[in-house]
Amino acid sequence: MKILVTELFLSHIPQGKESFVLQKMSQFVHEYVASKFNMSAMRAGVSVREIKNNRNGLRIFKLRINKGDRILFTFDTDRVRSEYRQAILFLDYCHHDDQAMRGRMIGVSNQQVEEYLTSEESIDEFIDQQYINFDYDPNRVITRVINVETMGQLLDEREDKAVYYLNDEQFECLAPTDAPTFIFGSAGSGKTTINIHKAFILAMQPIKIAYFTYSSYLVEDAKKLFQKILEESPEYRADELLKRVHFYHLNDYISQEVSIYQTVSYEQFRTWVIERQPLLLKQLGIGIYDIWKEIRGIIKGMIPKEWIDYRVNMNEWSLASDLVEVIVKKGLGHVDGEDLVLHAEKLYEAKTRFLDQYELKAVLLMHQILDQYLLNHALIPKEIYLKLDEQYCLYSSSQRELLYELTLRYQMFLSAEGKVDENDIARQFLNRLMNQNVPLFDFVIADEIQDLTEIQIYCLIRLARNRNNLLFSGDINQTIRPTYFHTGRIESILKTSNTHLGFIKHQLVKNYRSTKEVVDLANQVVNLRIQRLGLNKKNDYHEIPIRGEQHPIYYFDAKHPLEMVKLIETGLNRHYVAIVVPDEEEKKNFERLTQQKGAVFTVEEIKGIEKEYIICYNVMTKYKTAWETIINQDVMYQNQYRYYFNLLYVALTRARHHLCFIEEDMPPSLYEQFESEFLSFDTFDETELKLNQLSTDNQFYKEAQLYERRELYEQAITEYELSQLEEAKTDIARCRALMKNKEGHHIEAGHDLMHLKEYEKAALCYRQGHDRLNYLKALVFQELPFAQIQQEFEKEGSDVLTFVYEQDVRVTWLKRFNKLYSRHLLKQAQVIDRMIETIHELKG
Ligand SMILES: Nc1ncnc2c1ncn2[C@@H]1O[C@H](COP(=O)(O)OP(=O)(O)OP(=O)(O)O)[C@@H](O)[C@H]1O
Repeated sequence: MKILVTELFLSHIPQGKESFVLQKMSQFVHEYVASKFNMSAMRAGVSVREIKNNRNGLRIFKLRINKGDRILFTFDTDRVRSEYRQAILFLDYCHHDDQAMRGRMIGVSNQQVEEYLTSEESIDEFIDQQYINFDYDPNRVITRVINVETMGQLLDEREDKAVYYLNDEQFECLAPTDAPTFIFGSAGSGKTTINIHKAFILAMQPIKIAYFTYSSYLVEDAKKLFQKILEESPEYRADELLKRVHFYHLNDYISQEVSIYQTVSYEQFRTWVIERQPLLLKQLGIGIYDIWKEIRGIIKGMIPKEWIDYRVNMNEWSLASDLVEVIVKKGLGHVDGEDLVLHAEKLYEAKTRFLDQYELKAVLLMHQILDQYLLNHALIPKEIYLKLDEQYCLYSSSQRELLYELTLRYQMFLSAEGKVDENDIARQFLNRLMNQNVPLFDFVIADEIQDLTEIQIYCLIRLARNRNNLLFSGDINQTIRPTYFHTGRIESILKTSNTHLGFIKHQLVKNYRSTKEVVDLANQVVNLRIQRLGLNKKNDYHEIPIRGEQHPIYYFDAKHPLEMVKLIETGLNRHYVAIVVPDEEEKKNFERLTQQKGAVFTVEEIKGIEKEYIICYNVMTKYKTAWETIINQDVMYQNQYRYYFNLLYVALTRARHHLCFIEEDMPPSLYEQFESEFLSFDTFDETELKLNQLSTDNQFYKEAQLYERRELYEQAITEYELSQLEEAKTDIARCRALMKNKEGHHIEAGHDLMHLKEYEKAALCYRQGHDRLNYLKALVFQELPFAQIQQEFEKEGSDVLTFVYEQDVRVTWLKRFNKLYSRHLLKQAQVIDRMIETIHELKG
């Protein structure tokens, strides 16, 4: 049976009474189930009374806990969706000592209240009065969903890992559709949550679902929430449902499919440009990150479908003459010598209506031509790039010439070194897809779509067996990665690859993560963006806060540098705090200035993570010049400036409860914009700044594990260190090794992990380092069955037995491989024996 519990209820349980209350709730629920959901048939020991005359027509019941305490609940209410009708909904907890409750007795002195509340009857009367106007609206009140078995975990669970009742807007996103669905939503509006609920609903059917994210740590989070939903739904077979959903980090998945495990990162590109192209870099006068963004997002990542020539040689493509004839007759194309040239615009237009068989063939032909084109062109053609509209490319024609030249050189560098980047592997993957070498999915869900390039999105679309079975979610205001995300273009790519038009779009604006103050500040950022850059109708909207708590936003303008150090030191010693800096460079500055290490994140690293308390360090100061330009000059419609807004937006929306800014050189004109939202401090006071709650060793340890799962090894190591637990030593060593791997020292990392007996992780490192012998060793040490090892080698295009045969006999551990192999042979022999026996039996 499902149980609903409001946050109000949880927040009103008096400290220290939690487990007692939980026990009472649990007893009551069990009684309710035992009485077959019939309140009046419950045992006499359970004392329940109804509060009469609620003005909103809500039936509220009081469960007596002791003389002064009551649990307020309702059931069978139409406030919730029908699937929860049988559920008990715990609305509030009230106890007669509650100051807030007494405070509501306006005009009555404390003594009078005390006298009034002497008898239990008057307490009841008092409660009845208090709840006369009470109402419950699941769209405004945060409500958890649990069940009888998981009730015990209710209070020790992290809020962000709980299962919640979805509001109506969120729930609408789950409706079955016969068109692709987009969910756009502000930070904390529940996009990820909805996606996982969708995966859960889909998994009830025997189909294969893919769930993609761009950040590897979000894969883990998504899996966990999925498992949590399963746990809260014991009526389904968890193992069955789990098998149907495949969670992937997009690039890992593509790497695996094309068997290329190393792609060029931004850092490598940066080194190449600085060392090998200093002159071009100087001539360009554009930041390296912006160059990377242009190459990744546009020159290599864009699908120039509107501008290419849809021309095919009719003989080579073996086009039927009747098809050509109809295409020409309908004005969907013309013949030019041996070529048929399709009129793309006309075909898109045709898609809006019902297509006859010829039109459908023409549309599919157009898709095929586009696919071929994409495979054969690693870059968009120069003439197209030079002519791109300003909404896609902001650079002057001379800069475009240089950017294109730089991209050509970059391509040469890649092929000379045998390297590839993300867009290249996406193209290779597309090739496999076209050759039908990739198993398709019945449904494809993708989160963080704003971080993908068009070619990556195109791959995702193609992965769905039926292209209507797609759910994409993202937030353009969180675009801080080098991509060129354009909502309209994604919609149009979708139209391109689907045979008919139409998709469903949802826009979510309720913020479930942060306090009202944080949401107000986020809205203030939006206001400033609209004021300076002009209104972007699709992407500029205001958010609505849902969380009840209220905390001011602190602005710490230290009177003396020592005060700042005290704040930072304290922050670093609290597991619930994360310090956010704009980028790697500022992180180094921070560490140098403060001589401190700890949970310090760049905005890029903290993206997708939420914390109780965020301290932003120089997030605005770092881009002082850009902000001054934004505020003081005419930058109307200059969309490149959105990046600075996005960066600030991502940083501040990570905070659940507390947010504090430390800005060493904030442009005064920018400060003025946000001043009204800030509560300023110049000296450090632990209590005033709500940093007085100390952290335990276990809390640090748990946080460290969380960071490690998200591959934030540096931060994980410091939290493990802070935990001071003995077992953390091994964890630290593992994180160090994994860090080496991330830096490109794959083999060294593999050796370290083998030493730590972390064979699975070691195998991944060796594979990335192309060290096949050690890769095999790590697989063997995992004691994987021979068949699986063989499969792994086949994926890399080699045969494991031949490989072993070629090895030096002195490699002693190969004996372990032989053992696995003989085990495999033995099993096969047994199967053959059994077959022979059966044949004999059949023969009689
Ligand atoms: N209906 C809901 N009731 C209560 N909490 C919710 C609800 N929906 C989402 N949340 C919580 O709000 C937080 C943000 O949700 P989620 O991560 O799904 O949002 P998001 O839109 O993907 O955020 P971002 O884009 O910033 O990563 C999470 O802690 C989640 O548990």
